[in-house]
Parts: sequence; C-alpha cells; structure tokens
Amino acid sequence: MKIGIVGAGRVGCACALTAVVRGSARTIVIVDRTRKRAQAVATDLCYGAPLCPKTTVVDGDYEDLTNSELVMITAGINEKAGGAIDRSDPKGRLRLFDTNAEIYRDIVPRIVRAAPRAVILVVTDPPDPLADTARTSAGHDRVLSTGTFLDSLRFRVHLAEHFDVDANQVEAQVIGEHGVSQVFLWSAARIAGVPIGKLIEARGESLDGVRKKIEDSVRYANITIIEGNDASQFGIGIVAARITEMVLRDERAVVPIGSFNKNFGVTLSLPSVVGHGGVIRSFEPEMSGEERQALEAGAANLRKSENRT
Ligand SMILES: NC(=O)c1ccc[n+]([C@@H]2O[C@H](COP(=O)([O-])OP(=O)(O)OC[C@H]3O[C@@H](n4cnc5c(N)ncnc54)[C@H](O)[C@@H]3O)[C@@H](O)[C@H]2O)c1
Repeated sequence: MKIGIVGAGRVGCACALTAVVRGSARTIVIVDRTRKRAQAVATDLCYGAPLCPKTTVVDGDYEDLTNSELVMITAGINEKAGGAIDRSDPKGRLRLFDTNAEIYRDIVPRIVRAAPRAVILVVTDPPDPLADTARTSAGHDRVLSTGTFLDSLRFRVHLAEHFDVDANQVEAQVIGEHGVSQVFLWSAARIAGVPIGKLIEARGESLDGVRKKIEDSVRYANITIIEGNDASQFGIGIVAARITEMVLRDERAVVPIGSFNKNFGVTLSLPSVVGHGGVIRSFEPEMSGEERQALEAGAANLRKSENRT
C-alpha cells in the first residue's frame, strides 16, 4: 500500500507524520517543489518510524509516485500567505483559488502520468473548487476534497464541550463548502438520539445564542489557529491520514467529504461512503428549509467562483 504526498509544508508534514504514526500506508513518497525540503521531512520521519507500524518514508520526484493508490496534494499557498484571514471577508479561502488552481494545473497531470490509478485527495485550500480543477486536469473522477470532514469534527468537538460529553457521542455534520458558506445541520444534530435543540432548551439557553457562538468558532477555527500558530495543520493531518485509510482499506466509512455532485454541478461535501476509488455514493440528509437554501446558495457561490477562471 503506497501513497504520495505532494507538498511538504506544514500541512504536508502533519499528514505524513500522522500517516506514519498510524501506519496508514506501507510506503509514503514525499514530493515538494523544493526537493531539499521533501528530503529533510522524509529523513526526519525515518528516524522515528521504527517505533511505528512498519512504514517506509522516502522523498521523490513525480515518477516515484508510480503505483501509489492515493496521492494527497497539500501544495500551494495557505490562508496566511494568501491574505484569507479576515473573518468579515465573504470570500474566505476562495481568495486562494486562482493561485492554487495554477499550481494544480501544473502538478496534477504529472501525478496522473506517474500514478494513473491513484485516488487524488485535495487538501489545499479551497479544496472544493480545486477538486474540480484536479478532475479536469486529471481526466478522471477519482478525486476527493477533504471538504467538511474537518469542519464536522470541529462542530462535534464544540458541541461536546458545550454539553460536557465525549465528541464521539455527538452526531452532527457540516455539509457544503469547506469555507464560509458551510452549512451546519442543527436540525439533525443529536446526542443519544436527543435533538440538540431540545438539550439547549432544557438548559434554559437560547438556540440562537449557542448557535452563533459555535458556528463562529467552527467557521473561523482556521483563523483562530493561525493567529496563535501561523497555520492550521494538525487536525487536517489526522483527517487526511484517516481518509487515506478508508480508501486503501475499502472501509465503506460514511463521512461528510467532498466529491463532484451532478445535481449541484460542483464538488461539495455530503455524507458519503468512502472506499476503494474514493466516494462510492453520497446521501442527501434530511434538512430544514433554511439549511437546504443555505446549501444551494453555497453551491451557487462555488459555481460562480469556478466559472470565473
Ligand atoms: N483542507 C483543509 O481543511 C486545510 C486545512 C489547513 C490548511 N489547508 C491548506 O493546505 C495548504 C498548505 O498549507 P501549509 O500551511 O502547509 O502551507 P506551507 O506554505 O507551509 O506549505 C506549502 C508547500 O507547498 C509547496 N509547493 C508550493 N507550490 C508547489 C508546487 N508547484 N509543487 C510542489 N510543491 C509546491 C511549498 O514548497 C511548501 O512546501 C494551503 O492551501 C492551506 O490553506 C487546508
């Protein structure tokens, strides 16, 4: 089981470290436009690898990605470098699209030449429109965006903190764009089968107040992290390694993740079955009228951003 990671910056390093510690793949090839950086990261990881599940980590060029089952792409500018750290900016991460799409149009064909059967996992921001760029450049549909999987975990963690329970016991999802238009499915959020709205009411709190506080924390979690530590990296590293496992092991796990959706005409996140080849099918969960409208508005916004270039 071989995977590639293109981009050995902060996110690429976090993805590689998590994949090594978890034993997500047998071989990991790290590629970066600066070979010296890829080499340093692979070397550093190699020294700790004997304490982890058996993994070989090497640096390489695109041709070394041959026979990879999945290649994740973390190359490109991040929110801080691209000026996408203003909470009041309605474009959010979409500001990075033009610059990173150009990088994708260069690197995706090189990945596909070396590893034509690999699933491509788009991590670079904004991952949803970039997944569409990757699909076009790759000429195939085995392309995933990490999408709102991370946002859904953030949502669950904040709800868990609010109610002082384990996040694994919170059933809650964010769908749509990994960006400012993301949609929180409050109507379906539950703990032990009890709707979150009822739990909030029982505590004598206002749904609107809790909702605003939690949505702001999740929607701008990246900016809060960047303000303290320059780049959001560790959460997405764990998410990307976990998605890799779902694909390599044909797990059929059901998670909110981005893939091209014909009905919406763009890549966005819906709860989806993930296994060999990427997304096997997606579900449209029940949602309130307001949530559906927000999902459609977010999809329209994504279509507009993509059609501009
Ligand atoms: N999907 C998510 O949820 C999520 C979460 C956090 C960050 N991100 C995104 O991940 C991306 C990487 O962030 P980072 O903090 O690691 O940035 P970084 O600046 O630390 O690293 C970027 C890396 O990409 C490499 N690179 C740039 N152009 C390249 C090219 N043409 N070919 C090969 N390598 C190239 C650079 O050399 C560098 O090593 C950003 O777009 C960031 O916004 C996504």
